Amino acid sequence: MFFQDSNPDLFRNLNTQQRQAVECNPQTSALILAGAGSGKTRVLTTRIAWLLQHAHAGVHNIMAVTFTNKAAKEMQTRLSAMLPHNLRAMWLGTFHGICHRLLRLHYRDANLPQTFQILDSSDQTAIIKRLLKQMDIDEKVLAPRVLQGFINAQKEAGLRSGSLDAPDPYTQRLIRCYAEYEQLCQREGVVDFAELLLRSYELLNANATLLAHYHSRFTHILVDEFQDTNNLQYAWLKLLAGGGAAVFAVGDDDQSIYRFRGANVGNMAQFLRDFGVSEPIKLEQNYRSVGNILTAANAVIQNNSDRLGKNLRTDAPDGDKIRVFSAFNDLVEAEFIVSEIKMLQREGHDLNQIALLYRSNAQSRVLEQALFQAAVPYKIYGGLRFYERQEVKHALAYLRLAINPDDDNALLRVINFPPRGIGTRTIENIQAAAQTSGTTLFQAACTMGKKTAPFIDLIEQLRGQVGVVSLPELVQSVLDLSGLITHYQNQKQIAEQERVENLHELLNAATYFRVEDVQLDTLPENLADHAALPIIAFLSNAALESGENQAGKGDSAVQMMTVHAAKGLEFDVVFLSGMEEGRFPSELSLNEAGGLAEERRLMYVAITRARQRLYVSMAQQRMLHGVSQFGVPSRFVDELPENVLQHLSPKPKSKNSQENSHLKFHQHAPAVSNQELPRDFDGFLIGENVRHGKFGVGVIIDAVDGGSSAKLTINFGVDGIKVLDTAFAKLAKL
Ligand SMILES: Nc1ncnc2c1ncn2[C@@H]1O[C@H](COP(=O)(O)OP(=O)(O)OP(=O)(O)O)[C@@H](O)[C@H]1O
Ligand SMILES: [Mg+2]
Repeated sequence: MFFQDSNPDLFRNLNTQQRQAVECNPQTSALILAGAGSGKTRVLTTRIAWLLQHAHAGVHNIMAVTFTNKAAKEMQTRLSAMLPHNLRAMWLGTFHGICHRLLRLHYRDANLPQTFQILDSSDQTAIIKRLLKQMDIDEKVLAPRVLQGFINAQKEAGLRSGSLDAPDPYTQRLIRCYAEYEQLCQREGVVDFAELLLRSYELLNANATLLAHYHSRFTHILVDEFQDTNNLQYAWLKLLAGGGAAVFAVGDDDQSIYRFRGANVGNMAQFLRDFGVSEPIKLEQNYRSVGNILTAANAVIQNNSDRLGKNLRTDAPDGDKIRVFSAFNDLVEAEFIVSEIKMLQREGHDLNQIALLYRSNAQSRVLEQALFQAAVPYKIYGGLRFYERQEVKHALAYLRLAINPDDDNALLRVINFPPRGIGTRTIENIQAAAQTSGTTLFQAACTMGKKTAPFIDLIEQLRGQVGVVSLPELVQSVLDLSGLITHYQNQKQIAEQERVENLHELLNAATYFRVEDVQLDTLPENLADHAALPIIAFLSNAALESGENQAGKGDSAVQMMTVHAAKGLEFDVVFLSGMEEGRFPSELSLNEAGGLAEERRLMYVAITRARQRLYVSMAQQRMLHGVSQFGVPSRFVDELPENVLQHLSPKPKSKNSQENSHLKFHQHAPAVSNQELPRDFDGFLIGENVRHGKFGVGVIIDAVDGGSSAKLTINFGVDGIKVLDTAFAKLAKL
């Protein structure tokens, strides 16, 4: 075959450093260590194309691990555009997706039933609650969340209950619960997320023939976002690459944001040792963001110590300044964001290129509401995903029972939902009977007589349809026969009507679903003629799906997600909302060693998602858990260099300012024009920052005039809220 020495098309958009990275020795491993937007993902993708084009590897020799399904799909699209190859034989997906695939292929060796199901984290919580009840342990004594965290942490450390030991009774009990949990999952044929990894690690580790097969198959393994691999993922990678595969890892230590879930940046240094890499390759030019945004990102991350040290520069112009807006409360903040989005829309921006980021999912609701009222389409990634909604999960539970009635979790979810007169007492009887006879709940329920008979009949009826009718027909049967739709229809509240719509949407999803489309986590040939294949594929997809295939796919919509979920992505315009101390950085992080540094990396990730324009906004007052709370601006906002900022709200008066006017609106302030202009109280403004000798910096949240002085209510953060009289208290404006 004839290949040009270097394909000009492939390299047209790469700089010299990037080209060197793509073309580095195909036989050996490499680590690309570089900052945000420097083209790591692009280099990784081009490396795959280069390997294929130069016949260093065939399609089936390549495994590429990405951080999200969305990223995997994007990579596949790009590769398809670059190459004439059929890419189906390439394994491209997330760690979880790839492990899932391995377990499906080798379910017998992995000691799993062919129809094993994946537990998402709320399924796991449900199982754990059930387990605690069975073991007669009060949730107040051992919180399900604690046990869940313990189990997942053990699995991520590669530890089974049998290998654990502890001197103290508390840990001993955790270990006992873990052991019970393992048995329960095994009995019911369900697998949690951490188990996907651990089980496939053990599968390969215990099976020399299988491992040899994959060693000879995967000669090239490429890993994106390497800084966020945890110890188990790293061990898995090492095992799989142990036959001499060349591993091409790309990452950025400044973007390591999953330490709380066990990610270990130390894996980068370990990688250099384990894979015989002498020197990481660096990329130093940022192609994503305009100068001001990059300056801001660099300034923020510089406040962290213990960095591996990278330079990042850009040839791009300075571009827009970063727009900072401090709103009176969360509603005003949301209104501001929406009015800016509408303006951007009028200017011709594509909504898909506008991202709305927040530190935690709970912050999305107010924003959603404002967008909804303004009829601006939006899409949420992660968090409130479609398949996590209660009614959808109910329907899926029926589907799960249709292919496997022994799925106890699914059974408990719907045995009395919609209500059919099977009370707690009966359910407890079923559980007791199951425990005594060592059977599953369904088997026990079959012996319970009249009470449970209609439910058993229903499940049998659905089972009878598996393999006989199509997937959408089966979903339709579930909706009709279970009574779910009727149940929700009979409730007159709006929320319930939305549930009916969601159930209809599930039917749409089933209708559009094609097994062939589950490319990433595809179900291998050995399941091909299994009658339940489409259903298993559909359920697996629902569990692994991170919301990317939600309704409205393809429509242009504002992209809403947490900063964590935005990793690796980029948008023309980014709104970073809720920038208050205690929110971002989060309150919890402040009490943990290294917590603040991790939050700062998260801030770095957030800033570097923006290509052209970045908004940073905060609310002085916010509704949380039904009560209004006051906040001070995040320290990360203070870390942004003043010369790249444009304040859209009244900037707090500087100490030296002699001006009488307290309001300094900068030129561009379309959204604040209809805000009520605040008045002053003895020279102080509500919302202004002040410093007090004893309590430090606070924000004025309320004030009353007292003639010659004023009483100010000031939120000093950790020091609490104080009421101070300006006649006595020494307050300095910032
Ligand atoms: N040599 C180049 N010329 C022009 N554009 C480039 C070049 N290299 C990368 N880009 C573009 O710059 C942007 C950032 O690239 P990419 O997403 O690969 O960076 P990254 O290092 O993976 O970022 P992150 O750390 O956020 O994951 C993309 O839009 C990419 O297409
Ligand atoms: Mg990337």
